[in-house]
Amino acid sequence: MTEFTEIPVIHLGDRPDTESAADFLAAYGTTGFGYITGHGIDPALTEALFEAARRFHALPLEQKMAIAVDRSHRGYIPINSSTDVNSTLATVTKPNQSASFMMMREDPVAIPEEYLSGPNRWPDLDGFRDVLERYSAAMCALGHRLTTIALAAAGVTDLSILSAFDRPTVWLRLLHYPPQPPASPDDLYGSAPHTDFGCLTLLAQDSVGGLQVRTPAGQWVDVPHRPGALVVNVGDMLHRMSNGRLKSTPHRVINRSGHERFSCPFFYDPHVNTVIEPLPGTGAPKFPPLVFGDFLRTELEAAYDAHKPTCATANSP
Ligand SMILES: O=C(O)CCC(=O)C(=O)O
Ligand SMILES: [Fe+2]
Repeated sequence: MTEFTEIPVIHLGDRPDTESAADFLAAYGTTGFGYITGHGIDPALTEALFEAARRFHALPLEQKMAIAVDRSHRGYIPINSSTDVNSTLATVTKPNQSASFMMMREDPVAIPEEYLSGPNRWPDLDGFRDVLERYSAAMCALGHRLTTIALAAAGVTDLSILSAFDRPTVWLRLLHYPPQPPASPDDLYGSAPHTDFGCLTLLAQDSVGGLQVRTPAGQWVDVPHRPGALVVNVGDMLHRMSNGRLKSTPHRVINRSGHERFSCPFFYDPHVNTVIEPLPGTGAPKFPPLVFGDFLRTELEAAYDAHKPTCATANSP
């Protein structure tokens, strides 16, 4: 396994995707993380998103709790309500020191047989929904382009898996990390060490810092803000689909900056009914097949209070 000390930069721009694929493999075959530049997302849209995030988190708690996260994983996730107990990367006993708003695909009416289908839970904030929907649409297009590049990078020869992204599973999360006391315990995290569940994560972050990724030797490398760039990483499902060629790298957030931190990850994943398995062209399979929705259910039930099998669904229909 290749050790690394910094996060590589991959420029998209107008280059043919085949050219970007070579850079993508160099970055994601080792670090699993990269800064993507030339991605085409309007900086004014990203700025508007952060503004929406600040306005949302400044609302009174009871207004946010009125749209508390439901079983379809949409709405407000308060601080101290998720713990990464499934983590094999650290002994995690304390809940994450962050709160967030979660938007997913808008299904006006929940489809009962589809895990995590449902409408979003919107706060009463002027212009909020419009900004999030525009940002999500732009990120879907970028997510699709990056997925195509990732499949080429992994050497996938049959692209029929792309139909699993016709109705993708998408998550736009507006995270707020309050400052942690400088003397807070070592096992208190804004986000405990974890790998991401899905395929690709496209993260916009403010300039406060606190995100770190783990090298194969166990060192933690900072991922500072890089103006105009998105931090993109590979998740567990793309790791499996690429038969391990693309890495799903552990990362964490500790916010000891003394300032509040905002970040907006966008997760671009296939439909929940997709069978995830090593794809043609990636060699003899090293992973058994699994259904994405089954995997997600296990992870969400373990980590989130709102998904515990015994938890009453106070806000669900
Ligand atoms: O806030 C960050 O920088 C990272 C968040 C993260 O890792 C996640 O939500 O999966
Ligand atoms: Fe993550």
